[in-house]
Amino acid sequence: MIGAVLAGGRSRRFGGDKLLVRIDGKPLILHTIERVELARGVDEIVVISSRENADMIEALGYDVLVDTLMIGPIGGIYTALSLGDAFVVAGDMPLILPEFIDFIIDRFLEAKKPACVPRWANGYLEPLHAAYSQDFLPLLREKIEEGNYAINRAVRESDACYVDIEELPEEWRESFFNVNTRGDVEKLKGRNV
Ligand SMILES: Nc1nc2c(ncn2[C@@H]2O[C@H](COP(=O)(O)OP(=O)(O)OP(=O)(O)O)[C@@H](O)[C@H]2O)c(=O)[nH]1
Repeated sequence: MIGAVLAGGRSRRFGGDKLLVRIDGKPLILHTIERVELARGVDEIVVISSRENADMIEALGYDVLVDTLMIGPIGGIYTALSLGDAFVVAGDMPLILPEFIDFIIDRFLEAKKPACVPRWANGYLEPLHAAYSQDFLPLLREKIEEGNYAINRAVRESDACYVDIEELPEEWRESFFNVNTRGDVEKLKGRNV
């Protein structure tokens, strides 16, 4: 399936495009992409980008699909699914684990549901580290047309399957680490990114 990397955010908390910040000499988004590429269930990478960042991402050697909606992650997922079923990940997740991606993709393929999304015991979802089928598109379209842009709500209203995070190896939890602030970049120092 497609590995869809979302890269159309505004990085307000970061102040400046966080996906381009260099970590060990490489842009943050490239760390994420290279890990997603290692998942055996991912056949191709497509970056769902803003129009402004498209050239820069293509210059890194990756296919880009421009997100014309720019309404947040729900629009990025909607855009990605126009190409086919996809594992969707935020571009700011440089510690994402290929084996965890494959675990979710396997569950998704078995369950044949519109989405397969990791879930914490308190009910919190991780929708930007999840697999989606094109069957999710009609519900997404409805939500977008209504102006309801909360992806979590769309997932909950769908017939999604869930992966219970607390039942998985504890070391997999670092897969969800994402960069929002400059302080988060500091946390990556000394890590094997
Ligand atoms: N394609 C696309 N990606 C988005 C959009 N909004 C956010 N993303 C991506 O989704 C991921 C998570 O985004 P957030 O960190 O919640 O939002 P952000 O706008 O990047 O950052 P803040 O302004 O600090 O909230 C990042 O990889 C973003 O680039 C969007 O409208 N379209």
